[in-house]
Amino acid sequence: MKFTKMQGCGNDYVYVNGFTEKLSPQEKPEIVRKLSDRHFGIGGDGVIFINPAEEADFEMEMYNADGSRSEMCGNGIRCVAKYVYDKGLTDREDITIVSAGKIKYLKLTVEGRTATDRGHVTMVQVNMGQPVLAPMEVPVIAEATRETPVGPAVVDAPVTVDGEKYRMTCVSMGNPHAIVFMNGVKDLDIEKIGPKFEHHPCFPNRTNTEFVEILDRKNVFMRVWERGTGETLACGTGCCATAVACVLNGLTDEEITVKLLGGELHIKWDRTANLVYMTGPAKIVFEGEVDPYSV
Ligand SMILES: N[C@@H](CCC[C@H](N)C(=O)O)C(=O)O
Repeated sequence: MKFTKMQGCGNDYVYVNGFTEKLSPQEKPEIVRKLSDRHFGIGGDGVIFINPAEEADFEMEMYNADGSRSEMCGNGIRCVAKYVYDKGLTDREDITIVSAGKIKYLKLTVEGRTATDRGHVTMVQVNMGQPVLAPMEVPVIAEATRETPVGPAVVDAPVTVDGEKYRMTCVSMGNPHAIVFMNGVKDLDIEKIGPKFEHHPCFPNRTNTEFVEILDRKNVFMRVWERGTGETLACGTGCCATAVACVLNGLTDEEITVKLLGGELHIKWDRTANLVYMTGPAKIVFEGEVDPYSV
């Protein structure tokens, strides 16, 4: 099976062309776990299959490193855009990608174009759609604490995790996020607290958790514990959810730069249209071939 290792802000996945490489749905979770292993496999935060689609130009089928599915992946979708352009599956610079039934709209920045070279994608802007705040839809089992212009939401709500009191804001960008504002994020023992949030009983589908420090009205620093993977160097949907949470808590402007362990993402929550835009890089690390049945 041919694969391409790609990363967006250090959030790295193994990308497989589902037009040509066929695996059955039953065998995928086990193969994903093995390929994602950083010692015995290729190594990555998970595996993403790029498939044909009817309702959009392409489909993204996303798996975490533990073999679980996610509805959406912000860093992944930018890499899918680079993959399909750079490998000639599309000539367009405006494309649509569907993930778990939701269509996203992407604008590709192409550089290095010459008379004989169509260039390659360096940056991608994604219209990530509307943030979802209704507790049942995030989902989070908690009373809404705030009536926002887009409905009731869990904002700055108390939660006790592993015996400690935290305050969280819950946002879905298709996948669930709990955002916790705090100081000292750089030194946080995320390996200890991350799994406790992920498996807390108030999150019926588990959760991704963002630990966020406000730097100023336009910049925040964030570390993330991802559902199904653990700490990663960046999370695109997590940055979008964080931008929404920052505004709901009155902490930043609507347009921010999120500084991550693996880079920076630019996020804008257009509140008039209620749409979140994410802009960031996508890179190919290496290409390879693997026997998925012998890892
Ligand atoms: N890294 C991703 C999110 C991947 C999925 C997440 N772990 C989940 O289970 O929802 C991103 O860039 O958004």
